[in-house]
This record gives sequence, C-alpha cells and structure tokens, in this order.
Amino acid sequence: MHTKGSSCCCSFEDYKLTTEWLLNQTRHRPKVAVICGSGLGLLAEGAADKQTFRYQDIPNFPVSTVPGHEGCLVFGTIEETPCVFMKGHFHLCEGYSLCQVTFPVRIFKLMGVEFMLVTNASGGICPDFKVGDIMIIKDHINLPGFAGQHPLCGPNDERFGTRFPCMSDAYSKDLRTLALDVGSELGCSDFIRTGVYCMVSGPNFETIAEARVLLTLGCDSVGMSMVPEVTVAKHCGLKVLGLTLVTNKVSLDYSREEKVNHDEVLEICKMRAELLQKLVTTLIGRCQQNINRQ
Ligand SMILES: O=P(O)(O)O[C@@H]1C[C@H](O)[C@@H](CO)O1
Ligand code: HPA
Repeated sequence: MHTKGSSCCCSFEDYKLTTEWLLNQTRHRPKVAVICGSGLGLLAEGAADKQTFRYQDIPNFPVSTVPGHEGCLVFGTIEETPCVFMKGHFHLCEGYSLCQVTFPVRIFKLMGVEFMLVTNASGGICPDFKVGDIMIIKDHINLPGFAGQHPLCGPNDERFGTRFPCMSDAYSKDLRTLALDVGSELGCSDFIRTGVYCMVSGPNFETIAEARVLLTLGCDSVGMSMVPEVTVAKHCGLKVLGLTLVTNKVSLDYSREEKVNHDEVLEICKMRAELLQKLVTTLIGRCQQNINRQ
C-alpha cells in the first residue's frame, strides 16, 4: 500500500477496505463529493447532520500537512443531498505519491458518489484576472503528467476505468453552465471567470520566466493541486466541476516588487470563503433538482 513513485500502487482490496470501513461508520451514502482547497474548509460547515472523521483514523488515508488543510472527512447533507467534504486534500509537494493524492477519489466512487466538485487556490496568469476572482475551470494542463508524474500510469484496473481515457471533457459542460447561472443569480458575475487551469508540482511559486511560459501555453491560472484528482475522477466516471479561487497575481514582470506567500493565499481564501460556500451550497441544491428530474 502506498509506496513512493508516481504510478498507482493501491490494490482494489485497499480501496474496498477503506470504503467498507467508512460505510460501516456512517449512515450517509454521499452522491456529491467536495474537495476543499487551502483555507476553504468552511465549505463543509454548511452541511446538516454532519459526521466527521479525522484522516489519521481512516485506514489507508494520508494526512494533510499544508497549513489551511484541517485533515478530516465530513459527511452531511446540503438541501437533502447527501455529501462528503474533504476538509484538506493532498499534494505532490508534500511528498505524497499520486496514488495517495488521489486515493479518496476512488473511495468516493465506491461509496456511490456521482459528482465531484473540486476547489483550490491558484495564481492568476490571465492579465484580466483580479485577486478574489473565482475561475470555473473549463480545461486543465497537467504539467507533471507531461513528465510521467501521472496517477493513471502503471497497471490499469478496468473495474475503475479504461486504459486510455478521454480527458477532453474532464469538466462537465452542464455543471459549468449551472455554475455560471448560479454565480449570476448570486450577483457574482463581475468576478466569476472561466479559463484553463495549469497544475505545477510546487512547492515553490513560479519564477517570472516560468510564469511567462505558462502564459504562452494559454494558462489562465496556476496551482499545485486538483488535476490528479480530476483525472482519476474522470477515469472512473464521475462528473466534475472545478472552481479555483485566484488568490494572487502571478508575476510576469521583473520590475514587479510583490512577492507571493502562503499567508496571502490563506487571507484571500478567508475573504471569499463565505461566498464560495453560498455558491457551492446553491449549486449542490440545484444539482439535486436536476438529478430528481432525470
Ligand atoms: O491546496 P491548494 O492547492 O488550494 O493550496 C494552494 C496551493 C499550494 O498548496 C499553496 C500555495 O500557497 O496553496
Ligand atoms: N502558483 C502556484 N500555486 C498557487 C499560486 C501560485 O501563484 N497561488 C496559489 N496557489
């Protein structure tokens, strides 16, 4: 279970053991999973009838080490929709393998989750973006994946998905449209964006030359998480919506003095957490209405 290296080393039995442990511990059977990025754990607070499990108490689960990540799984309901929230997720830059980073996604799948909403913090690259904007992710660039740091490398288990999955539709168009509609209803259109998200491994923030490369590649924002989880979610058939909070403007100019830091990232997350919670809660409720109509 969980050796170093990028390819998945978990057996189906490992996933089953953790899933059965959780199904025995909670009465909830989640349909929606929400991964809360740095400083965004507040998203789980809106749930009713909560049951919380610390990652350290869950068999085979890694533990969060990045500040702003509480490290617990919260089951509950949002407007009668059974949900599970990850208050804190895992990063390559923590030294975890991609198998560990994405382990919870397959647990959600085996528990019956159908839709996964991932959130994180990122640096704005698109010149039009402002700090505090919320970007609906329409596509991503998996930079670590280009170098073989990829969660689907290694033996493929057909019980989860196909060997060569399509990734061009990783982010559900229906859910992106719904997010735009809900954003507009909540009066957030001025700072709701849509764009391409790029993942880098971190833990350092980009150099100016690296930032310029990402701009040239067509990236609108850059972060250090999320893409492995989205990739594994798409592989095993979950519908995905990604929302990334622009917490800083990436330096593209050598004359710029500002220096980005994690405290600044957490500060912006705190400022936007309540609005993101309202957006996510409304979205989940609207999804349930769609599911009921199907
Ligand atoms: O967990 P996320 O991706 O939201 O956290 C961001 C990215 C880095 O881990 C860290 C940089 O400040 O915050
Ligand atoms: N770069 C990479 N990851 C980030 C940034 C950034 O500027 N801001 C928040 N997460």
